[in-house]
Amino acid sequence: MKDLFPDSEATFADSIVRLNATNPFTPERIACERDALGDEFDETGSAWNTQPPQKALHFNHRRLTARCGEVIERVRGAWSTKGRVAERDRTRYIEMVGFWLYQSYAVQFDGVIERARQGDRDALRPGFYRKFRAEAEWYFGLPGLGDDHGFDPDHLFACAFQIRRAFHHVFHSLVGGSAPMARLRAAIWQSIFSHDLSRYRRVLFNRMGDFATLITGASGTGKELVARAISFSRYVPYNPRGGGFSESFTEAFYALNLSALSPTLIESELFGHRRGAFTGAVADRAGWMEQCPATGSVFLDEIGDVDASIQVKLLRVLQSRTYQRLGDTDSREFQGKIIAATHQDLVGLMRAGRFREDFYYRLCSDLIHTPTLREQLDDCEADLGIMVAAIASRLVGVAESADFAREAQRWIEQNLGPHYPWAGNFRELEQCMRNLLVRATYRPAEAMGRTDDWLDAVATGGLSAEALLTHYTRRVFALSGTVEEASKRLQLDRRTVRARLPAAPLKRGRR
Ligand SMILES: Nc1ncnc2c1ncn2[C@@H]1O[C@H](COP(=O)(O)OP(=O)(O)OP(=O)(O)O)[C@@H](O)[C@H]1O
Repeated sequence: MKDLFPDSEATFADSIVRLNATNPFTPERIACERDALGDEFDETGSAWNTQPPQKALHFNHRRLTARCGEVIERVRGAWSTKGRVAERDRTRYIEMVGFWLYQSYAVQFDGVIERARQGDRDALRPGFYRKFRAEAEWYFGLPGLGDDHGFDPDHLFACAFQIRRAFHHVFHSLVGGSAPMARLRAAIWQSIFSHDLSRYRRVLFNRMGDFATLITGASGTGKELVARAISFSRYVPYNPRGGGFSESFTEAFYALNLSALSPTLIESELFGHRRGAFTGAVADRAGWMEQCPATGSVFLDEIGDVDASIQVKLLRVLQSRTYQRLGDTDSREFQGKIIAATHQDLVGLMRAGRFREDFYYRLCSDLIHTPTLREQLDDCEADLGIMVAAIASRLVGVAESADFAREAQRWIEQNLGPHYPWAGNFRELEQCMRNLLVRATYRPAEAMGRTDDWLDAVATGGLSAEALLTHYTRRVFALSGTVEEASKRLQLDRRTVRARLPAAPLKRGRR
């Protein structure tokens, strides 16, 4: 068997193999691109994976794609007519063609995503499919490559579209370029594609729905956004003779907040009911488990609050995919994926006997944790400006956003300071900006409503003087952002202020 890749091309091909296997949201991915391109690598703006996708292909990707195109064309010409190709060369060729196909159509897929998001269903039957198919057949229709599912052009088309959708949804939802945010994006990617993209393409693509995803993190850190990004990036098959991409990827997300509803209502919403199952059930009704297609997801928010009887029923869905409508004896099958979220400590709840152990272990086969806003800003101060700009354009439109973002950022810097804890996370930042827009000021106490039990205790005379001073010191520190400023406001010396703060803010205050 002769070598299909001379040394210089083999090195390049091996770096593409490595690159394909590297999570695109990690810094290692950029290092792979640097290795592959050597002197041709352009450092300017090279960290494309911390920014939303651009309209044109990134310079480094254009170079990589062109080089792959030259190599695969040559290797195809030299391919053994009997299919006798060394395993290593086979892998190199397959990975390079995969990379080349995906990059060559990335910008056109972006157009499909944009149009589909605006409700244009025709976009889901893209005209460039024929050319994609012809090219996939040209490069993969070689002796010895086999005709397993991995090379089916329709499947490759669906995978390429899915990868592009994943980029869009991850960036569209989650603003920020800090290391904790990069880790979150990388975790979302794994949740969608697993850690091995080529195994995913071969066998996992239609099995990821079998693994529930559990998202944990403080309130307001974007858990629902993560759930949406995962759901909207699920595999959707392509059917060239039918309607193209069979379901619109923007529709199949069914979210239910479990803390807001009674157990009967939760059951009825999720599983549906038969007429007469309870007072008010005047007709048969299909629940969300029934309505959700194989490509969709049911999102169970605040899973830590769910009643034990429903935990048992959900466990059954996770184990056997079956459930019954309320008041019915027929078993039905759930086709989609379960995504759950909580801000609570489920392990603690489990130890306290309030959360079933078997349910917990079934839920956490894929665990994602969302970082707090403070963790992100501690890593990358500049993110505040990026987030403020993103919220400003949502609130006042792109044309007016720059001025308002500047005003808001100045106000935050002057009044809250660089170490403000942002206890309500991104949601609090949004609220702060809405207040600034309407009233030109923001009073953080309003965002802390739920943590203000101590104020109720003050009203009823139920707090000791010591506890009152501690709570008040912490409140003033939250408002002022630094120990120095808090001690001025409180007219106390800095040591006394520090002694009343919890360990984490203390560290921030000292810097
Ligand atoms: N990283 C982020 N980038 C952009 N927007 C964000 C981000 N994180 C949160 N948001 C926004 O903050 C608000 C709260 O997000 P979301 O509801 O997803 O939080 P959550 O963690 O599910 O909160 P809860 O636990 O209270 O349900 C939403 O308006 C969301 O759009």
